Amino acid sequence: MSGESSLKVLAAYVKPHRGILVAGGLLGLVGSAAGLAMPLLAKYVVDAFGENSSMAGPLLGLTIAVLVGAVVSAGGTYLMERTGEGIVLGARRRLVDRMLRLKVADVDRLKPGDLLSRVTGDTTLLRSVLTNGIVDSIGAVFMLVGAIVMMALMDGVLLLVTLLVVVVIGGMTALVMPRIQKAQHQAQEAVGEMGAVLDRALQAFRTVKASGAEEREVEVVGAAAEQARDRGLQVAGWTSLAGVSTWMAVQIAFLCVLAVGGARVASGALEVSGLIAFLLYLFYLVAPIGQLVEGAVQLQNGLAALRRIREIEDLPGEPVSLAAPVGSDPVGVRFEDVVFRYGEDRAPVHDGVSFEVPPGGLTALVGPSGAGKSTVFALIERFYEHQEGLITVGGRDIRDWPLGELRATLGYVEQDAPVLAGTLRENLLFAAPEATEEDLRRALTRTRLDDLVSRLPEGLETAVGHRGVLLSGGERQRVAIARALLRRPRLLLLDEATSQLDAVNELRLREVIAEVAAETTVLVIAHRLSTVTNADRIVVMESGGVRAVGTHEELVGGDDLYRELAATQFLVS
Ligand SMILES: Nc1ncnc2c1ncn2[C@@H]1O[C@H](COP(=O)(O)OP(=O)(O)OP(=O)(O)O)[C@@H](O)[C@H]1O
Repeated sequence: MSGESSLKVLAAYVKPHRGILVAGGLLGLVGSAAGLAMPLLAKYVVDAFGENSSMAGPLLGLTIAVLVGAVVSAGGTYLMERTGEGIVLGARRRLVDRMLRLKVADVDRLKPGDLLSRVTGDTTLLRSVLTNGIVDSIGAVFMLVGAIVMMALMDGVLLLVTLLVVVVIGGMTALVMPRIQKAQHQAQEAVGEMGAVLDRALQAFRTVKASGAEEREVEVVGAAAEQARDRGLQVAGWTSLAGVSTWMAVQIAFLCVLAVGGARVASGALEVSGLIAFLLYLFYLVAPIGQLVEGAVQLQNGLAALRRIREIEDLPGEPVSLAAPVGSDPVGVRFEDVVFRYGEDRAPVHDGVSFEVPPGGLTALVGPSGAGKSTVFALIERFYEHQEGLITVGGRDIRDWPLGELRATLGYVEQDAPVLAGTLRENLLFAAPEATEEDLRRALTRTRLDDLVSRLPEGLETAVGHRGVLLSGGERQRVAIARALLRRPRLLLLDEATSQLDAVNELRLREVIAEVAAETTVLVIAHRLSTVTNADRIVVMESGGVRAVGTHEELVGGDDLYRELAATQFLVS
């Protein structure tokens, strides 16, 4: 992102809040004006002291200026912080909205922990650009200009000396700014990487423990944390270099003004009270110059964060699925010479896949691991786009289906972790929030979950634990099927659980599949002999192609691979 375009993007975030921002800014300015008046009022106090006249008036003025300055500045700061929170909220909503609409292929590339850090950490950084970066800088500019005007009124020569020093040191500071932005971007990337490795360890928590890999994982996350610290130190180094320049500018200017001012007082060109007031104004420059430098640093940090936020927002999004399918008849699916590779440089996973599933009934996909069975589902759902050939659902090219309508037509049951945290009811209603109690009851009966529900302490309101760990493998899969059925799919894609099921669960799952296949089209990636023996047709896949199609009896007689699959570990008998 170029400097100009990132500032434009920043402006887009700020725009909805500009009313409050202006009000807060104005309060800040009034506060600054009250602050600016103080040295002048101090001069009156000193003059009144010298002239032996009453100090009551000037002292009262000074008190009022202090009080007004304090109250108004506090109000301004609150409004700014409030706006900052509003901007973070807006940025988070937009970012999360985009994340959940990203294409599967893009999410494969990105790491979940890193995505999380963009929503939490980077958006927070963005806020500091606004509160410290923009607003304080505007107040600081006002203070700076005001102080300079007042100093010009006091003594032009001394002002010239001051400005010379400030401009030279300010120019040097500006050179540091791009380095701060670069270091900050790297620091945020390191934080994202740390989130990603930690996420990896937490996702595979049981495996980490079972493998005795706790210490090694702690090392890996620790190394990422050290990376983040190192990058953070770089930012700190550049930032303190920028900060010290403020101090230097004022100290050097002070010495120069003292020398030149002293000479001017001696020559009678300037009064002592004038020199005192000038020096007070000079110290007034410390805060605004400091704020400007700080503001510039914050701006660099915020722009670095903005770059990371935009990296996600600039990725293409997808439309969301409709709540319910259009139509209710079962639909068939057809693959015709489909060629698909996961990346341009990858070997094809499907290399001319052709098969046809007519509407209704049960079709089983079988084949050795890596044959491309799950990829068939991913292509039908359009998680990825096939490169050659034709895929039709209900006789219509899937590229011609509006994506939301296509996905609403399909039910999809994943093999792994198909249950989400929350209650059983929340899980069932996940894909069809509008389903009635009657629909729910029917889905539970069809998936033979009704006795499970009656056994659970709180029935449908029972929490199922993170990823449904409180349910057995077979129950999880049936919950996932019930969830898919509540959407009334016209084609159910079911990736059968590979886990061993007890006899009761196995029987129930078989009954459920047979019953559903009587009403709609079911395409199942089969891992059980019982499923394939019941199937109307079986598609045997091998190394990215379809090797044979037929019923169990036909294939056992006619296909060596199938016979082997049916007899060995690929199908759980
Ligand atoms: N998201 C992905 N990115 C890159 N390659 C992938 C992706 N998903 C699968 N693959 C590769 O595609 C090939 C086919 O995978 P697929 O999951 O379709 O096979 P499968 O027949 O379903 O195997 P299994 O029965 O073991 O699940 C595998 O070699 C796998 O490494």
